[in-house]
Amino acid sequence: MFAKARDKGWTNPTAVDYEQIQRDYAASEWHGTAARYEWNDELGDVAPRVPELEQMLFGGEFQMRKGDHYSNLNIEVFIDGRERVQPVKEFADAGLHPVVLDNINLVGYEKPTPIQQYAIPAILQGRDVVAISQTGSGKTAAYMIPIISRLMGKAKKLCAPKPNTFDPRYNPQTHFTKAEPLVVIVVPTRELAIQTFDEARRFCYRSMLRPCVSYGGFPVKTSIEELRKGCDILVATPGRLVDLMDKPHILTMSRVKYTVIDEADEMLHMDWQEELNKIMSGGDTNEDADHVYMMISATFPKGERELVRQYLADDHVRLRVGRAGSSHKNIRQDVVFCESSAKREAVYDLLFNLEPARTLIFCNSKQTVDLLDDFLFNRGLPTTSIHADRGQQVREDSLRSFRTGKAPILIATGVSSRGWDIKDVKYVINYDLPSANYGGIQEYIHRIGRTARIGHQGLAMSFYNDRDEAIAQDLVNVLVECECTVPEFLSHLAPQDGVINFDDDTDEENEEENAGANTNFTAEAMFQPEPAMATAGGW
Ligand SMILES: Nc1ncnc2c1ncn2[C@@H]1O[C@H](COP(=O)(O)OP(=O)(O)OP(=O)(O)O)[C@@H](O)[C@H]1O
Repeated sequence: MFAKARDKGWTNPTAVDYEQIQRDYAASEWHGTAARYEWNDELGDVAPRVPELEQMLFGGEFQMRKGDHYSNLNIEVFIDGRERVQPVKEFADAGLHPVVLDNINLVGYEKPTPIQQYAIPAILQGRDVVAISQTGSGKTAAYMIPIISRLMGKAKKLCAPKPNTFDPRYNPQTHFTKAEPLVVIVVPTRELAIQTFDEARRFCYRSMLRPCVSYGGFPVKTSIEELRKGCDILVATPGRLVDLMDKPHILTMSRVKYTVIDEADEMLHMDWQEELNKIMSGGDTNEDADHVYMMISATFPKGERELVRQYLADDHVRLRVGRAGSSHKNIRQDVVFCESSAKREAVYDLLFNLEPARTLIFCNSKQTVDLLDDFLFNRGLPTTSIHADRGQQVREDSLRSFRTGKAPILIATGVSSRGWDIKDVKYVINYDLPSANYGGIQEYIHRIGRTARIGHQGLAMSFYNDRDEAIAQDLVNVLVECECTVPEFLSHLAPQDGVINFDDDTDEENEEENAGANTNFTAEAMFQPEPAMATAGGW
């Protein structure tokens, strides 16, 4: 059985001792302690390069590069707001700080993606923004580039003093400060916090801005040690952030100029309401008019979109690429009928029918993840797995094994996967389709969006059976919208006239909004360029 997997081209499975990993994990291995550009007070305005760090931040072979199929993606951008936003077609024309432009070059971005073409100028104008765009379309850089650029020129004036770690007399026991971030980025999962922190490390390279990350599972002591060296940009999960906000000697929010809520529809969910309220206006949060708020996601059900208004300024800009919650044509979506009892053998066969490549398999329960991991591993396949019951060290280790290709098959519960940006994920398999009560079609869109990112192509295969009826209509709508084949057993749900009825279409929302809006603004004035739709060029 092992030989069969080798003959097919799968690498050898590597046994993992979870307890050992937890015991042996050194403080230096926590991703939150990863190297970042450290500012030396002796420096003038132009900070020197640090080749080893540059290699570490930008030279990684596992860093994603734009694929060849970007033109298949939706480039219609809908803008809704009181003032005009002129898109930027080139990074060089956006008025960005020269060091940010250098960093964009180092990271290998040639042109802004559609959402970036509009979000960058809107954020540079200092507006509150809601940005909705498909998975893998560069939303992180869309907010990070303009924020960092705006702060970089004024960093000496705005940043809180921090200890000079280059001073030979520097002693972390006696030289420390409290964290006074200018930017707070809130993300719902630990792994996404780490990934967003990496992006911040890249764009803050050669600047005075020092990024930090804090998330559940990252030891509080180690996290505080990092914060005490100074923190201008804080990436955090909501629970950990709220805990830190209760420790004013560690963290103050009084300087915050930008609060970004990534995966905002998830964060606007009832489960997070207490945390979100506190983050948006609790503690000593800076409530001056210069505090800008942003909400970002690929999916944004109508109910959550309406809640946005509670938190953002009346004149906020709404940017949307395509339909909120849509997927795109670079993902081939297949749905096959499979009874629950046949799934294990079916997934095993599938892994032999596909060319070996990074594959993500989603299950709905931790127990199914564990059982499937054992089953495939014992048949010689290089699997690893991740779910919420695993210690944080084990979670980081599994994801690293998957990212580096040591274990190219990752089995996961869906909830943790939002936002993961992993190079060369070719296949996503929904061993279980998301249940309608737990994320439903939004969760489906996020799961399949782990493949075919930024102009690459990929395959999403889903096992369907009678238990999945609740999601069937939404699933068929997405298949039709993305021009994928609707399987025979679901064909009765396909629209006869080809017109799909998405019941949370944004245009309806606009009508309501316009009806209740300040009469100074006509419907036309709220949409630009006329008629409400612009086309982002150059991709
Ligand atoms: N202008 C660009 N050119 C090339 N690559 C880019 C560009 N902007 C972003 N990327 C890369 O595209 C990948 C996807 O970006 P990102 O993770 O921000 O997507 P996203 O829209 O937030 O997706 P999701 O909704 O799944 O979180 C990243 O690897 C990022 O580095």
